[in-house]
Amino acid sequence: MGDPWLSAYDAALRVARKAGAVIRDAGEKEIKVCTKSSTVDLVTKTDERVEKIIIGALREQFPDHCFIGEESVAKGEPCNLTDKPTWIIDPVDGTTNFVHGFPFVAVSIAFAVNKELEFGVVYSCLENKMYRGRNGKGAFCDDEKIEVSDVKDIHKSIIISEHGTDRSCEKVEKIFSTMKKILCIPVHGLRGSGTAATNMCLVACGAVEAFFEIGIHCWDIAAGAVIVKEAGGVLLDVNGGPFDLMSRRMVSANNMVIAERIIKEIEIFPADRDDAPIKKITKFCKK
Ligand SMILES: O=P(O)(O)O[C@H]1[C@H](O)[C@@H](O)[C@H](O)[C@@H](O)[C@@H]1O
Ligand SMILES: [Mg+2]
Repeated sequence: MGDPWLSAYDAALRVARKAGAVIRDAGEKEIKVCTKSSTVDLVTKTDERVEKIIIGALREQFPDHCFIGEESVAKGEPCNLTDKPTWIIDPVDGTTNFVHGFPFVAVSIAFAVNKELEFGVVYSCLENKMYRGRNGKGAFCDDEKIEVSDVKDIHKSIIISEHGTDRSCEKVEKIFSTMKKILCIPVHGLRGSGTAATNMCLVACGAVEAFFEIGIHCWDIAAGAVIVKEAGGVLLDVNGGPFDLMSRRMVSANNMVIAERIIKEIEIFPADRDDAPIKKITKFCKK
């Protein structure tokens, strides 16, 4: 049987590094900012250009594979995970950070077959850190094996999350009420890097104990999910059920004790599934 997806994994590493160099270079120049689902859901030419570079390179090598890319879906392409070999790509995770020069921007590339995630690559390109994980073969940051933290006492944990780009009062209320309850457990601290993929790699390398978010997309978390699992962590739905890649919500943690304690505090609000009927997002660019 050999290692059927090794060439795909190598291709992912290569194109992630190339994409990271394009992002770094673009960050040195003037960045034209547009918006998508809200006035704070930013997208730039670099997001779109980098996604074209990644999908172009992978499609050339694997013409019969399927692709789910953040910016392709925003333009109306379907977001359906089938049994076919499928790449799940966020070309620039942390676009707001990229626009502001805040130093956490990641290229996130995952690969699934029969709806099972085979491997994930998260290249934190401003830190020049390549996080990677393959099914059953461990998780690494560059060449160093990484493992989740062994903390079981929630009072000795750092929890990482994001507030997303939906600024409706009802959702903001629930997000901050959840964060307040977690903070007052108390935990050692709350953090947010601004990119879900990076947050999950911080769980995987033991820098924080758990990441949760409602409102993320499959492309934000698919690669990080493999890396967390391969680093010995756990993945769950925010209601304690099984992790569902397309549900737009998740908890990733170093162990079940921490995960279940966090889940108790999460105030759940609805988010349309990624595989719900296509909703083309209208991009708006100020002149
Ligand atoms: O930067 P992108 O790829 O758009 O993803 C982020 C998303 O925009 C934010 O709303 C989420 O809170 C982050 O977790 C995503 O990484
Ligand atoms: Mg993105």
